[in-house]
Amino acid sequence: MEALSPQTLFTGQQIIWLPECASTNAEAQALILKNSATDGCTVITDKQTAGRGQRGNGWEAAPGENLTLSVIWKPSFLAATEQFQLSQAVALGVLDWVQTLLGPDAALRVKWPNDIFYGSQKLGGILIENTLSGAKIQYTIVGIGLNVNQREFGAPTATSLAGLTGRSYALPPQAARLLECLERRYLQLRAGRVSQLRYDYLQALYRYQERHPYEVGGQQVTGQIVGIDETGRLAVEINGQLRSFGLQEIRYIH
Ligand SMILES: O=C(O)CCCC[C@@H]1SC[C@@H]2NC(=O)N[C@@H]21
Repeated sequence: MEALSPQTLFTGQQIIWLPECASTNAEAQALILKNSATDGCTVITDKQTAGRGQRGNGWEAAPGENLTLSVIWKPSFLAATEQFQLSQAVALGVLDWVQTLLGPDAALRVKWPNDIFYGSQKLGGILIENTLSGAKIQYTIVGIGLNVNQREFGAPTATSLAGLTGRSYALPPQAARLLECLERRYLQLRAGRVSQLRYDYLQALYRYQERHPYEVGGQQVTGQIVGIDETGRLAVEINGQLRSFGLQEIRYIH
């Protein structure tokens, strides 16, 4: 795979900052449909009225307090079967950025497939939506919601950077830093450094090699995450048996 020089970073990438929209992922999708999406083009908003989350859930965030954005990439070098490599790169890019604010020893983890956790509290979520062209990925929309300055949450399982540090953060410079961190990991992926990304992802994986309760097929089981396969399925050892799960097939029990 080609090696990329730093000049290939998306410097000067198009950033569209909207006061309000339904969903930045939906806005990104509209740009793609109009053929106006450049590689690295980013939509950011202060307020989403119909934010989308994983598993068909919604995504809510206090207006003007958090980072809510979608980056469009054109990863035509990836086969459709390699979509999980994007998940890994994106989660690590977000983690790299959070680490610049909380320090390298902060208890940051990626909860499979790509929730950003501090301890057992969620700091942010990622929703990646891909458009395929035959067996290749044509466009990817990387939707990221990060709790930055919001202090109040409906559940104790969520937190924010401000909640953790007691500081508040100006959003535009943080958005720029986050995009840089994402680009760095994306370039790593483009340069074919897949094993490094995989290694870093497993190092950061929440509850990796620990025994915890999960819900599988409506039953509570105790299992130990032992790995992730090439397609991103979670490998869990349950009662001495190795089993593999997709996103809809297993739930974490807190
Ligand atoms: O944890 C999740 O369920 C994923 C949440 C992803 C939310 C982000 S906010 C920006 C982008 N636009 C959306 O509609 N969703 C993603």
